[in-house]
Amino acid sequence: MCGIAAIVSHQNVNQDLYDALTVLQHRGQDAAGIMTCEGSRFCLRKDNGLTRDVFSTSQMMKLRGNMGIAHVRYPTAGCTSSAEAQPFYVNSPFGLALAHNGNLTNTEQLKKELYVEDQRHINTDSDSEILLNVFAHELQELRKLRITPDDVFAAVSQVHKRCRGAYAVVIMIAGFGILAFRDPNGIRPVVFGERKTEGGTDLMIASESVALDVLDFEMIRDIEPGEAIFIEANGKLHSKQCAVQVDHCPCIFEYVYFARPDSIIDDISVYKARLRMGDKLAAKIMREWPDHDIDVVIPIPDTSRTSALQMANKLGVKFREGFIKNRYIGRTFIMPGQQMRKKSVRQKLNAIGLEFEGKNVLLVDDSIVRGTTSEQIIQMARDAGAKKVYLASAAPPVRYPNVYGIDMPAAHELIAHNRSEEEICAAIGADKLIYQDLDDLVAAVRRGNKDIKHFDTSCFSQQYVTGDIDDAYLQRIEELRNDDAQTKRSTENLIVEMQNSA
Ligand SMILES: O=P(O)(O)OC[C@H]1O[C@H](OP(=O)(O)OP(=O)(O)O)[C@H](O)[C@@H]1O
Ligand SMILES: NC(=O)CC[C@H](N)C(=O)O
Ligand SMILES: [Mg+2]
Repeated sequence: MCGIAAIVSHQNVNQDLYDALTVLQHRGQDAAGIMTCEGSRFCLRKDNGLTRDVFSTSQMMKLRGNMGIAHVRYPTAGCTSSAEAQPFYVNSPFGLALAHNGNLTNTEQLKKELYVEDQRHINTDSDSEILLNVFAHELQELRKLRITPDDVFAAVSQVHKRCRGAYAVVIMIAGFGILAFRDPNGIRPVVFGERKTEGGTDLMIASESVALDVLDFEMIRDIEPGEAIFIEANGKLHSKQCAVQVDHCPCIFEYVYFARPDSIIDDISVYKARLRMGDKLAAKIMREWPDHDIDVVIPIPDTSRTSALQMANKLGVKFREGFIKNRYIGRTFIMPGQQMRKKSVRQKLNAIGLEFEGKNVLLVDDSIVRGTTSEQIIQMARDAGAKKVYLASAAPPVRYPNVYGIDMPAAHELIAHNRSEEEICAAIGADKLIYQDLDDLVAAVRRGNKDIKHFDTSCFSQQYVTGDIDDAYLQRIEELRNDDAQTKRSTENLIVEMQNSA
């Protein structure tokens, strides 16, 4: 998952974009970038690392201009090289820069078309560079020296026809304005809002509403699936539905893990959705294990806390903070490479012995993906003296790859793949394992917005909403993107620096 942001303001946007990236940091920790536009000139700074490490004061001062876009990256295509950090830039037509959250599923075909038919050069393995070039080609095809918002929307319509997969996107057109659009399934979130200032009204686009809150913007609404909005450099806002057919299926994993609890996505409060996940899971325990002997409920920080607290309330069992999280270690699941993820769990979480000694503990996590966290945490609970260690997951077993912007491409790396719940329980060393049922998860989220008929639940159900995913595709991305293949590729990648301020 990546985070995207864009602002059209009446003053310099560099600091606001930086602040937005720090608020969206939980969506991507590998790379960060900001591109601003002053007049018709772009200024770019991007590199691998956390937001706070990528931008020095002198670099920030060079990012001049009243409009700009920004990105934090969690790679799901290509490699972790800084050459694939975003925003991406192409000079023709007009000068375009893009920041993308999601993952395209027909990149091979598009890459071929771009080379053979559109005569465009692609310099990296990133799907986002491809997306930018498809848009650039379609805008160029209009053969206009001066374009209007309707021309921009016409190019977006063509993008919808050619691109498959998940894409929430911001694109800056030099000197003209900022465009944002969402794929026809609305898989990834993106919202926009406004801030009234003495100089006039500023407009902002962001992956999550929390970024608007923190920068004092009022949320206007989510961008609809298939819709595009365009903000002219003078602040004038335009919008248009650019897809012929839309079928709203937001990614349910945003609610489970990715998004911050204080965000509202597609009118559903992430926090409330997680509380309801706790309710449902507690109800399942009461139904299927009425004579349980749980002494205490302990969350595995950070994300599971909301559901765990609600579970404890429902079960009428004490809630205790048995693990303390080192606040200086980032999220482990989105780190690259299993070795780093494994080491980080221990560095990140430490047990408070007295909460475990002689007790039957129910540990709660939001999800179990590779099992990296649960395996270690269960051992830590035992080492701290727990009598019995039970584990509950607020999401069902993650058995299938995600192809829409979450980096779980290799089925064999998922602990639940080809395993029954009993076998998973044995593999992670728990005394009992309770998973949320998929219907309950969907109901917990959907209650916030009944207009949403379906969610993308592919990693639990193997049903891919874009309808273009078959076994051969999954096999190919597994070979390309399993942990070993990724490590090899990132060391081999040649970094070509362009337009990057030092
Ligand atoms: O089974 P795994 O492969 O370990 O993945 C699942 C775990 O990873 C995530 O935590 P993470 O540390 O990334 O972030 P958090 O602090 O927001 O919970 C998630 O909340 C689970 O705890
Ligand atoms: N997680 C994401 O949204 C990733 C965006 C893009 N596919 C990349 O790999 O950079
Ligand atoms: Mg966690």
